Amino acid sequence: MPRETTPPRILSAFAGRIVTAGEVAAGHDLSGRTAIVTGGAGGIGLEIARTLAVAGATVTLAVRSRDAGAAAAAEINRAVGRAAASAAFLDLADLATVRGFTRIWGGRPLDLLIANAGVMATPESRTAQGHESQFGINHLGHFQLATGLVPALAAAGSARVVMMSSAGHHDADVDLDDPDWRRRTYDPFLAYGASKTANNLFAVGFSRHFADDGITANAVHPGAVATALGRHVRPEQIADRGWDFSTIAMQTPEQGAATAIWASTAPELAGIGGLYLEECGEAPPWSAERPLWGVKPYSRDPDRAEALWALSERLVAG
Ligand SMILES: NC(=O)c1ccc[n+]([C@@H]2O[C@H](COP(=O)([O-])OP(=O)(O)OC[C@H]3O[C@@H](n4cnc5c(N)ncnc54)[C@H](O)[C@@H]3O)[C@@H](O)[C@H]2O)c1
Repeated sequence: MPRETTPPRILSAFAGRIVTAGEVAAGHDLSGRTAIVTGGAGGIGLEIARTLAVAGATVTLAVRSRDAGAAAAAEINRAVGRAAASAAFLDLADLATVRGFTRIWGGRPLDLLIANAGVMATPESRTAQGHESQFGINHLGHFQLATGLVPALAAAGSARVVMMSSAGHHDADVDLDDPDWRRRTYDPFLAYGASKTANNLFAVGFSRHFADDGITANAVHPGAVATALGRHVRPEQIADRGWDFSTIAMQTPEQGAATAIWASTAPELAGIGGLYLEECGEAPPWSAERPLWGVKPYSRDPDRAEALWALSERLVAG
């Protein structure tokens, strides 16, 4: 009888270290490759877009603010000395705009889709189609976008999707019976956690559905990064929960972009999807000894990934 073995975790030479996206991209030539970065006008997304452009890729910033997108693209183009970046309108809170984006993109080959845009701990609110905002923007909008771009991803021959997830997924599984928080008292942090669990499950489901098309998806926790993501969080909410973030060393956006760049470029991840990555390596299972790291098993469960897939198909169909 062959002995059952656990395959070794996939770790890069950068694993466990704080490195910048530029260091991870060094030596990778992305000339001729195309990439879409959602939320690419600021924060971690801008650094991912900039790094891909510096490495030679042509990058579309898929953004809610046309002005911010145009300014970010111009900044990248000045830095790389060529027309590497452009901006296109996309509001993940309105699935009609997502469909408009994928229609305009058509079947042009797409090598990389970085599903980076996100909101955190928003006050209770709804998307244009009536979904809870964090589930709607972080998960459903990206579900519609990525599935709508499958012809383009398949046309690239070997394409990668990167879901910007979060250690916030530790806080909550997706409630498949009440994903939009209609039957429960809304909790902004648990809703964020559930939306990030949905990102992890999406990476599992998407990789399974489109493996034959040469497309893989992995989820990435970028670390704790100094950006404007916490704009909705009030100090009393932190105090009420007894959280203390004062000892956490925040990374720069250039550092926060590193694992997404590794997920986009690493030869060791070729053909591999459905993983949850952090610190430029495959994360270990979550453990109480290292509570801010690791992956919760419910967020990688293939059966739950399938159930969420079926639910998401129904929800985006309206
Ligand atoms: N900053 C962190 O510490 C941290 C930690 C874990 C995970 N993340 C994840 O990293 C990703 C990037 O976050 P960030 O820290 O750069 O924050 P950020 O707020 O700077 O960037 C988020 C981006 O998403 C865009 N966005 C929001 N709603 C949108 C919508 N409806 N349509 C299109 N774009 C929309 C925003 O315009 C912005 O550009 C998010 O998915 C976040 O959950 C961040």
